[in-house]
Amino acid sequence: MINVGIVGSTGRVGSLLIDDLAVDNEAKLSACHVFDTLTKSVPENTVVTNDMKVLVDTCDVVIDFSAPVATQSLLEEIVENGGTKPLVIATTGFNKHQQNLLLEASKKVPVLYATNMSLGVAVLNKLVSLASKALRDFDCEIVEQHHRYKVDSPSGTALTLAEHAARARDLDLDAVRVSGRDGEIGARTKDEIGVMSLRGGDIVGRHTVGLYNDGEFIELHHTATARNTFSKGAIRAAKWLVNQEPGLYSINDCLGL
Ligand SMILES: NC(=O)C1=CN([C@@H]2O[C@H](COP(=O)(O)OP(=O)(O)OC[C@H]3O[C@@H](n4cnc5c(N)ncnc54)[C@H](OP(=O)(O)O)[C@@H]3O)[C@@H](O)[C@H]2O)C=CC1
Ligand SMILES: O=C(O)C1=N[C@H](C(=O)O)C[C@H](O)C1
Repeated sequence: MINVGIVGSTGRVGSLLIDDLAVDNEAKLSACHVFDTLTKSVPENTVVTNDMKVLVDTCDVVIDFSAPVATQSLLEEIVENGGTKPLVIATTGFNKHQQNLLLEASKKVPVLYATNMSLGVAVLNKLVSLASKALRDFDCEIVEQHHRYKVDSPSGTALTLAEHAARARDLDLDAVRVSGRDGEIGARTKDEIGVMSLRGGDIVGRHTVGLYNDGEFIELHHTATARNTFSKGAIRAAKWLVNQEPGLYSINDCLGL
């Protein structure tokens, strides 16, 4: 049995992880990190702690669906305090410092970072690379839609999709990304990649990558209709990651894509 520790255990996805692990045959919950209290019931003997060191010490692998500052303290536990457990990181919205910490942690332990744990989005990333390159003259625009509670924008998934689109055209995403248009800003430039966000209701997650030209366009859509797509994907990733060497892995590595 693989013992899993959760960071973000009181959250929307974290609480689904608890449910999924309760019925899994190969992995079980061993520890939950909380900031305050955990109201959800967990198996007897589960360690519930606000101490990252205790969390890391009482599991075989950590799954993190939390907030950038919380992930930061998890990464610091590995980089600065010698924690040794593999990390599945699903949190989005990191700043440069947090991205660097993730890289540093991956030199010490196996780290799988994926802005989207679904199989569908893993394949969509591939399709976007292919389409963006083959349709080099088409305008690329990405729209993401999420529930009203999402705090980061654009979504991590949309940024990853945009990264694939840009890289396929040898472009630097930071130089060509446009997230928001308002006022008399002029016509669209050839290389720009639009990444726009919509927030409302209970939308689990929808991403559309459009490639538009005169006379034709393609739109590639992915819709997550159930949030446990992400928790189940993360558990699949954790089972794979415990057998890997230190390094930074993507969801595609885990899925063999
Ligand atoms: N890669 C993927 O496939 C997916 C990634 N995500 C990402 O996972 C993250 C969590 O999503 P979701 O479960 O919807 O979010 P929630 O807001 O429901 O949960 C966030 C969790 O993080 C905890 N938390 C950690 N640190 C802090 C802090 N400093 N301040 C406040 N809360 C903190 C919260 O604890 P407390 O309750 O005590 O405040 C809570 O348990 C997001 O970054 C989201 O984008 C989401 C879905 C899929
Ligand atoms: O916050 C969410 O809900 C989600 N976040 C991830 C992201 O930012 O891409 C993945 C998924 O779309 C749901």
